Amino acid sequence: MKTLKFSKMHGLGNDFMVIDAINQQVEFTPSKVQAWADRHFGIGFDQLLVVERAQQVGVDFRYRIFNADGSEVQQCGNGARCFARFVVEQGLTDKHDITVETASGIIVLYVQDNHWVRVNMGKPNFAPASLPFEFAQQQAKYHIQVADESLEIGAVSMGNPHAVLLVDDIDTAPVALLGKALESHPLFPQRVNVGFAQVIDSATVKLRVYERGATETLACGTGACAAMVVLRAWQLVGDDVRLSLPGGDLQVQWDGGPDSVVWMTGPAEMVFTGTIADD
Ligand SMILES: N[C@@H](CCC[C@H](N)C(=O)O)C(=O)O
Repeated sequence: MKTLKFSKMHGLGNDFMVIDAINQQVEFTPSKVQAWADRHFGIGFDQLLVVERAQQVGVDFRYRIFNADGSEVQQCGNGARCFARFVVEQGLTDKHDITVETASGIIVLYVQDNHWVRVNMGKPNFAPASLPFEFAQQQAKYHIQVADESLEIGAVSMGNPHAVLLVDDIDTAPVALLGKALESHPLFPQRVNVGFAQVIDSATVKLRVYERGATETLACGTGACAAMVVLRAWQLVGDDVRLSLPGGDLQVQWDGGPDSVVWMTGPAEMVFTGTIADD
């Protein structure tokens, strides 16, 4: 029987199965990923992270991301931090500044002494085509009809697509209802992650995210970056914001400049390692 070694990790409760595909031969199919992701019959996770050799010269690694529903996606902020801690702890690198190819480009990760990781998440892209989002013109706010409600949303790509809306009370926000309806709204042909944000003050935001392909998670790193840049563009927050998610806090910085990148800092935790049959 062929077996596969894996690690179970999380970033603020957004949990991952992480596989070293440099030293192991693995093939991925949507049904295999769904079976591993199952919380009753499998390992259970929001996303699968796969560590591979870089394809470009001068880049340290490549990492691929699969949602629990088996779909392969472009970016994952909490996953990026766990990926960085994984490659350091598995001895795959002795660097603490790590470059990695993702499906949406190269990002840079800095592993800090306390196991926190600071990530250069690149520039946000507000062009509707970048999500894609079927609006001809880029706007600060879009009005769309969702589940019999007219909603005002922001839309941005952080490498992956995000819609962001304001709520008065994060605890009673209809995250499951509107998240599900927006995730597969026809204006988002590749579906979308949906962030519900309550602004506490210019440096503090409460956030819940209904993730494409994974339903509501305890935290979403790209979702935190997306919410911060949309709220910064709406002039509701400053350049340095703490985002409080159900699983804990992330710090996100962006100064709003056209060439400015987004910085995200937060923890990455190892839970356990194991082996699973892979026939
Ligand atoms: N949990 C992630 C995002 C994972 C991918 C997302 N669900 C998508 O489909 O784009 C994060 O921390 O950013």
